[in-house]
Amino acid sequence: MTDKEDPKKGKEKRGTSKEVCGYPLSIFFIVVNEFCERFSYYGMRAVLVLYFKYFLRWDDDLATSIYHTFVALCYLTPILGAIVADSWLGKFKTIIYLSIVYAIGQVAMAVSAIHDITDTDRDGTPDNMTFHVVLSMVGLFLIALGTGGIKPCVAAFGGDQFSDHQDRQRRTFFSVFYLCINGGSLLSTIITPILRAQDCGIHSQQKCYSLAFGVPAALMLVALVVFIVGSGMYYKAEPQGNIMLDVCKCIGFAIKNRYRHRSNQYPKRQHWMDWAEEKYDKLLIAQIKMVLKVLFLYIPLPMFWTLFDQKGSRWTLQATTMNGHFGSLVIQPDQMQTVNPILILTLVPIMDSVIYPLINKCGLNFTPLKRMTVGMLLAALAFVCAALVQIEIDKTLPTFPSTSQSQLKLLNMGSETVTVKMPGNDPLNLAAAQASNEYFTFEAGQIDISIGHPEVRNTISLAKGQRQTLLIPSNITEEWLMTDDITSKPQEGNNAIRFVNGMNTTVNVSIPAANFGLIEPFSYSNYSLIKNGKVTFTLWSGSQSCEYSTDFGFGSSYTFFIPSTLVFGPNCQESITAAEDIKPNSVHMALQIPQYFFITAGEVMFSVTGLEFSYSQAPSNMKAVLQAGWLFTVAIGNFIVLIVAELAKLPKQWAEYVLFASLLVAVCFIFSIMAYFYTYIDPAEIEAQFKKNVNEDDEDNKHKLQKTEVEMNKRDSIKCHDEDDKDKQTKM
Ligand SMILES: CC(C)C[C@H](N)C(=O)N1CCC[C@H]1C(=O)O
Repeated sequence: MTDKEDPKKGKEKRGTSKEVCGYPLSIFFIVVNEFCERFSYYGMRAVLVLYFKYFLRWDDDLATSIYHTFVALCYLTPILGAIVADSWLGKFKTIIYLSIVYAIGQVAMAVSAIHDITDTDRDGTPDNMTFHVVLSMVGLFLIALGTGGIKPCVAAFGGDQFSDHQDRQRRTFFSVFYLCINGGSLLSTIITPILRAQDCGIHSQQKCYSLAFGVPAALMLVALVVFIVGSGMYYKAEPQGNIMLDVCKCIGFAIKNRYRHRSNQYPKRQHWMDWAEEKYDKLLIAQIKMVLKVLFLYIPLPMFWTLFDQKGSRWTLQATTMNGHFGSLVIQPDQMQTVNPILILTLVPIMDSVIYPLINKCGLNFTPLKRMTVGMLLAALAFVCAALVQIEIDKTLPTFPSTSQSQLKLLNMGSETVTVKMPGNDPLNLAAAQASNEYFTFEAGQIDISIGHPEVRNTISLAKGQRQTLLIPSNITEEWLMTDDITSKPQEGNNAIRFVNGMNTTVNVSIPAANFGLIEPFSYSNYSLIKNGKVTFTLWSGSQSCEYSTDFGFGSSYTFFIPSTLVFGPNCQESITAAEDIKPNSVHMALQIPQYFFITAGEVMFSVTGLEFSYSQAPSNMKAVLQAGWLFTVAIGNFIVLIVAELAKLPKQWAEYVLFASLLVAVCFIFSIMAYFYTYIDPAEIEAQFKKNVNEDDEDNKHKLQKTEVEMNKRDSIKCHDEDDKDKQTKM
């Protein structure tokens, strides 16, 4: 590839790519590649836990820990990809080779999800699960290597396509790049769960995980092909030898040399890296200084991702305690997460074309580091909103008994009203086939209850920390039955349903999604978890049946009572009574939108800016390495969620949200101080200066090198990236 000179500026013009509206055409292939790759990654990730649970038949704990390990690995492997790209293969070849690895991994996942491969007895279940487990683990490892490995290279390779004077276009590229990440992820997280829900298979019909993994695999192949098609148009910066090894050796030498000259008799040097001057090229030392300065600035950043990543965990759990009915549309708790990419798609253009130019017009110098600081504050604000929503939810949650208490509900199974007397309560009249509206709270232990006229007395034992229902038989002199009720909100927005059979014949209750089994006379079924929406139960007694339809919200619990008077047939619906044990969620999921809005606005300011900042502040030979450093902050954030969020569990969820918001504000304060002392640089300019100086005569050369160095270290000589691409003296 021949690099041309830009006659106007005398600066390097990148590649042989045609330009469209001032943008190199080559970046079209890069953003399409990113779109397909993110579709592939997020699509596969969307069904991964379900694959572990329902295909590999792992328990919840194993499924979630392998899932999180995989995600963490995906953000650790960028270091590897960046080192290979910057030191050895160059970005272009690294992307091609690792994309092939990635696509093989996706294909392995798709193949591992085909039942029929090992289903020799044709019973619809795999006979050799080890084959599926091993193949899928190999697949996941290759995917982690591929997706992580290419990620810093693709972003940096995109940035490389712009000439030095195209700062504005390059910034827009990083915004479009982020749009593609989120466009791809949004589409795939909608599509792959639908594909998974299809039935497919050769010998028996199963949920179609192979299709749900197969389509992302196909998209990864498309990503690879698109990237190769653009091959002739790219600017491909050559790697400059084993740069990472040189960097490590140079840093090691500087530390050793500094230690050797620790005595006061040696004059101090401006920077500790200057102690490598005896042995290493000044340009390399200057480049290492650039990288270290940025990496130092990154130390507080994982805290942002710690909060950001809780969207997928804590916020989704919060959504499970909320009501997801949006008119006729029902949103599932985990679907709320798609609000993030949707908002990205709207906020990135708004920020770029309205907000930032407006701020600029007001004369404010909204530097990249200022944007990132505001982004962090917005994320903290999102957590304050989450805390307020949590307080609202807490008000609506039932009060469950403490460990020393017990709660009791009453259900009259008879066909006549009965009066119940319990200690500390007024006499209670219970109509036929009715339950008490509430649970009565007692200290656990034995209590005396009397029922009816003449009174029948009984002493019943209440279990500690339990909720129970006393089933009062139609003949109150018969034995009284106590059920064990649930003592927490059903998980994941499901509804916990059970049936009490007051008839003197056995009843079978079923719905397409669950079977309550045979319920003996005067007995009750176990709870079954049912999704929200309309459900029709079919009750069978011998050959007679009865259909009972009802609509469920989110997170409720009901006991349905089948009275002795039930007449099977078309009008049986009215005879069945429903006792509400736990109210459905009433706080609306729409209340989560403000917190999603703030975290996404924060992400746009923080992450899109950080991506571009990492590119613009990196020396030419370590662009991918600094991108990997940026992605490493995401990985650390993931780890903190896994570890600290578990340890930091406070009794009140809202308090935990406030704690995280405060932590981020504290970290943001530290970051803003660090940012104040950061000097923006133009690595290309500095490198050019060094190279030029090296060619001049010795005396002059020495003098200029010193001058360049002083300039580099001077905080005020900074190049700021304002909207008009003017150099400005800027500090936070
Ligand atoms: C979680 C969303 C689907 C994607 C998110 N908005 C995002 O773009 N990212 C989260 C980590 C960095 C970045 C990505 O590159 O995926």
